[in-house]
Amino acid sequence: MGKAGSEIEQLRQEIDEIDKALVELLNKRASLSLRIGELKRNDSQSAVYVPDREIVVYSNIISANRGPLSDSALKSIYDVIIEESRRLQMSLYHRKR
Ligand SMILES: O=C(O)C(=O)C[C@]1(C(=O)O)C=C[C@@H](O)C=C1
Repeated sequence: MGKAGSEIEQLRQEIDEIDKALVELLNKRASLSLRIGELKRNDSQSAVYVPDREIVVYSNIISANRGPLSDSALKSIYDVIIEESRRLQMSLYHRKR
């Protein structure tokens, strides 16, 4: 393997490590969302979808963004993360108490 090839291999290993950490963090986030979902389920005043809070979440991620991902790229990623977060909370409502 040439010089570029071995550097690519090394960078791929770093990507594999980061992917593992991301999966762990995404599942941690999902677990916290599920806990919020349980608290909401026990409170008839609380809705799964809280648009004002989602605006704060998006604003936090844009403030934290130092690139090279664009704000709109991060927003697309978070659209999926939050959609799945809501889906997990909804799944609690389809479960027996
Ligand atoms: O903060 C909440 O109330 C949540 O349920 C968490 C969360 C999120 O994943 O960040 C999910 C759904 C809501 O619409 C807002 C935010």
